[in-house]
Amino acid sequence: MGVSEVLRYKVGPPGMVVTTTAGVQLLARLGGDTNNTIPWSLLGDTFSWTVVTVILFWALLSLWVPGKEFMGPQTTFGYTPVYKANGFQFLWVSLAAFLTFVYFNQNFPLDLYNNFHNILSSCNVLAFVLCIYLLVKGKMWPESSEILPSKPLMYEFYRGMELHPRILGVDVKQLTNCRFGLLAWELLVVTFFLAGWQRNGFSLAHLVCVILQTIYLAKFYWWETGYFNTLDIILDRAGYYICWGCLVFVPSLYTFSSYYLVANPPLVSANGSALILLLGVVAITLNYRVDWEKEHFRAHDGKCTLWGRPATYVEAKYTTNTGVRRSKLLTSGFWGVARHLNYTFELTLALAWCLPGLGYGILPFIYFIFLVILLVHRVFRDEEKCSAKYGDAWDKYCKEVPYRMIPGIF
Ligand SMILES: NC(=O)C1=CN([C@@H]2O[C@H](COP(=O)(O)OP(=O)(O)OC[C@H]3O[C@@H](n4cnc5c(N)ncnc54)[C@H](OP(=O)(O)O)[C@@H]3O)[C@@H](O)[C@H]2O)C=CC1
Ligand SMILES: CC(C)CCC[C@@H](C)[C@H]1CC[C@H]2C3=CC=C4C[C@@H](O)CC[C@]4(C)[C@H]3CC[C@]12C
Repeated sequence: MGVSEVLRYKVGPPGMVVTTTAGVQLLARLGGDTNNTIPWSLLGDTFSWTVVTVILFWALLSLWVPGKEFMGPQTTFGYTPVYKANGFQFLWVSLAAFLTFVYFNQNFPLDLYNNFHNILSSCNVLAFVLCIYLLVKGKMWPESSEILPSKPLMYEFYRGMELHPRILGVDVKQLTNCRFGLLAWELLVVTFFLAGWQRNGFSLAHLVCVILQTIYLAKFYWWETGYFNTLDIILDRAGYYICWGCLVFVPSLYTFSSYYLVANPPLVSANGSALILLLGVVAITLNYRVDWEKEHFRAHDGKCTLWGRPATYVEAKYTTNTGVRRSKLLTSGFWGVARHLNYTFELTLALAWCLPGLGYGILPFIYFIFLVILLVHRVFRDEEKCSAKYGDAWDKYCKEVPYRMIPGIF
């Protein structure tokens, strides 16, 4: 029995709306077909469990296959996490396999779109079960010798216990953040574009929305090993915040601008779409360039040129369990213009891929609004971390580069 037959078989009397959670109901109201029928229970929905299990197994497989290993930064308690460095290949193989599957199952995009709320319910259950396991594992069989002060159980569940837990031989955060959440993001936006095409006809603006997100995610996978140096990996523990975020929040909110366009076809003209594409490509390029300048600078230990001149920097020191270490804070190139210009370009890009929803009020821009809040908060979190790590050198850097995201303003 095909997916669509399974769905038809399971669908109850027309007009009967039984939602599993308030969030699911909200989602159906916000963007999708409000007359959609959701008659089956949370755990009895084979279709959504099948989709979630297939993506999860595929993600696990990508981390099991033999391939280059990558050592992440050592923690202050002396643990070095090990990752699989095959993200870029993983993305393209996954996308090719998915498109082949859709070619032979042409009802799939609309089926998935109509049952998206059930998929999210399954992801919710998965996140919950995983985080209970991570809590128990962190208390009973931790990976490292790190000693954490005891906190209330609910807090430990939310924040997580371990920085780098492994399950079935793979790093949990690489699995949830990079291989499940971001792959689901890519496959979902492609699915929503195809569903919109099947439902309303071809839309250039919707295609632009997908192309921008695909380039962005390809850029992420190209640089996946760089992600292992970021706050999410070195500071955030594998708990409900980050795991639920990647298993549920990324597939739902991060894809929302594309999801919304299925039931609300873009009103933007062909010229408008071309302009949006241009804005997005410029923003991705600049965002990549800012991240690249820092990587390049660090890889050459400051002995490099940026914008045609030798790089300038502030010398910094920090202390770990193994003694005092040195670092450099770049003050030229984009890092001399503002301290977080990569976030500014990231926001411009997010705005670009929300713009195809122009004319439908604030809802298509929900991801952009969320990202403004997330990134402004992240600026403060990151600077708190850097200030504690580098002390006076950080203050000196902030004097030399006084603005955070928008020169002259913030
Ligand atoms: N769409 C989304 O949800 C999000 C996307 N992103 C994107 O992910 C990418 C990475 O972002 P993220 O990890 O948050 O942050 P950054 O890439 O800005 O990294 C911040 C770290 O870089 C180091 N650093 C800071 N200033 C300097 C300097 N002047 N010279 C050298 N090193 C410096 C510090 O780490 P150290 O301790 O090594 O010195 C600091 O903690 C960006 O492109 C961002 O836009 C980020 C967050 C959310
Ligand atoms: C639950 C929510 C209120 C908070 C969401 C938590 C997480 C899902 C997200 C927090 C930081 C996000 C990311 C950081 C950096 C990234 C690099 C970029 O190139 C791709 C996206 C991402 C991996 C992004 C993914 C979601 C977060 C982990």
